[in-house]
Amino acid sequence: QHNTKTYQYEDYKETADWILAQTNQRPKVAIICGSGLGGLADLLEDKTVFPYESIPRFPTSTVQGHAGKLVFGKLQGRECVCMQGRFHFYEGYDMHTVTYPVRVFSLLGVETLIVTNAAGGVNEAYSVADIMLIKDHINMPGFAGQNPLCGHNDERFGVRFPCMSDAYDRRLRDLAKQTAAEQGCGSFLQEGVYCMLAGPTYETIAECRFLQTLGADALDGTPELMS
Ligand SMILES: O=P(O)(O)O[C@@H]1C[C@H](O)[C@@H](CO)O1
Ligand SMILES: Nc1nc2[nH]cnc2c(=O)[nH]1
Repeated sequence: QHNTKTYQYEDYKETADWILAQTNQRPKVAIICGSGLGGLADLLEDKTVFPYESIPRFPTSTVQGHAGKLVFGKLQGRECVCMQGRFHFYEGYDMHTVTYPVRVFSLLGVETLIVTNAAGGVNEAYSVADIMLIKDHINMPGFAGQNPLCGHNDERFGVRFPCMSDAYDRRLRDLAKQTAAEQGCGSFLQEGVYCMLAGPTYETIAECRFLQTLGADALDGTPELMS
């Protein structure tokens, strides 16, 4: 379990080049669909679908409800690529494998990454089914040395010690708030601090209190945000 794999630039490039040879679509936006959100990929038009097991070096989904397909297509006329199913640390994948697709996306030419997940709210002002825009995060496994950026750093993917004080693009968050208001979703849109945890248990009452004290508003296990 969690035998840390190391990947070279050439591994990501091989996967990206294979995808680029299979489709003419060149999306600038990638959307990672968390639990219950895979239906978004079904809404794309002019779809090209790749089951994960058909993509060289791509991990495969083992969690129920995560279809395991990479779907290219148009959403509202705009090209995008959706991951219909994501990978989780608790499945036994190491952090580099969970986040493998993110580096592939950057080599496909993706500039904007939208990450979604089904998280547990610990902010008592939130209600079930609220949507939370992430404005900042606490990476708990990162404090224990489980960070997807650990290991050899290839500068082609970014600097060794990236600044994280502006990790979540303010312009995109403003756009999301504006769009939510236009779509009538403003009343259940929150903005808060996301806390990354390893799972696969939910937290005890004492742990939830501890995390609330730290300033966490919602909990889940999505290291793609830190990659
Ligand atoms: O893929 P996400 O992070 O949305 O899925 C979360 C993690 C577990 O698979 C499940 C726990 O409720 O939801
Ligand atoms: N660790 C953790 N992961 C989750 N994924 C969805 N909800 C939760 C939660 O409450 N805690």
